[in-house]
Amino acid sequence: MTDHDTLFQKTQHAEDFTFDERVANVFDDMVSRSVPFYNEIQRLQSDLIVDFLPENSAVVCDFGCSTGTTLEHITQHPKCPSDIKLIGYDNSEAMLDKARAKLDKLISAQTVSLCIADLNNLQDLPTCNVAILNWTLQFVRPIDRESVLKTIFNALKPGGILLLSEKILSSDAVLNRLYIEHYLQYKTERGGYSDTENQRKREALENILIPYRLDENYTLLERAGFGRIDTYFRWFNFANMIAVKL
Ligand SMILES: C[S@@+](CC[C@H](N)C(=O)[O-])C[C@H]1O[C@@H](n2cnc3c(N)ncnc32)[C@H](O)[C@@H]1O
Ligand SMILES: O=C(O)C(=O)C[C@]1(C(=O)O)C=C[C@H](O)C=C1
Repeated sequence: MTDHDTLFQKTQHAEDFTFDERVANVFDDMVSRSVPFYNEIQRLQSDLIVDFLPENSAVVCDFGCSTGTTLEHITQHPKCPSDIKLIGYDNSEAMLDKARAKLDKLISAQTVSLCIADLNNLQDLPTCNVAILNWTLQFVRPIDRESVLKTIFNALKPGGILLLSEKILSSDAVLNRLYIEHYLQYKTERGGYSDTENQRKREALENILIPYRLDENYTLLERAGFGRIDTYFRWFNFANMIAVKL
């Protein structure tokens, strides 16, 4: 069970956001209160993912898997093939510890494996049908994003997909400000965070989470080689994209 997120109630001074043990301990609570429609997105993703899995020998890689929530959701889908292999990658040992606890049965059954790995240095990736990057590319330095996507593109089988979820900016400054205001209001009213907590987290994420516009993400995906790119879900400053390796 994850603890209730009170991280930014306690923080006294501005510190950069990191996925350390303190964040890992509260992450499931934090993410479900901070990403609008988080659970619904997990459901939509599992539906889309099984559409692209072969009956036999399906492989799914989740980059920035955190506590393993997405991997667990996929295995619970009624159409998930029984011999599927899922691999979760993350560069935070604290997050992977939580994932190990959540997925212990699936790990023992060799359905799931977890790897400590930095997205900037992905090596020996298996050939996969589906790759997932949920709210993770936004933490990679902009200069490195294209090469991360190329590495993932190269690991995918033709006909395979990448699901890319990101916090995004609007190209229109007025709308962008409005979306952010509505997001902060959402976190207060629905997430139960105070204005102070929101402000502190915003400062902690500055220069750490660097959002791109939707069109910039599309360009990155195209440059990496993907075709048939679409946004299957959007909520103000959050977007969920699908990209196919044709
Ligand atoms: C917002 S969380 C992702 C949430 C998760 N995908 C989900 O759906 O619940 C971002 C994750 O990416 C990981 N991460 C950030 N930068 C990374 C990097 N360079 N390489 C690998 N993992 C990274 C963090 O440790 C964290 O677990
Ligand atoms: O709380 C925010 O402002 C967020 O941006 C949420 C967000 C993300 O979108 O990646 C950032 C950090 C993690 O707590 C999980 C989600």
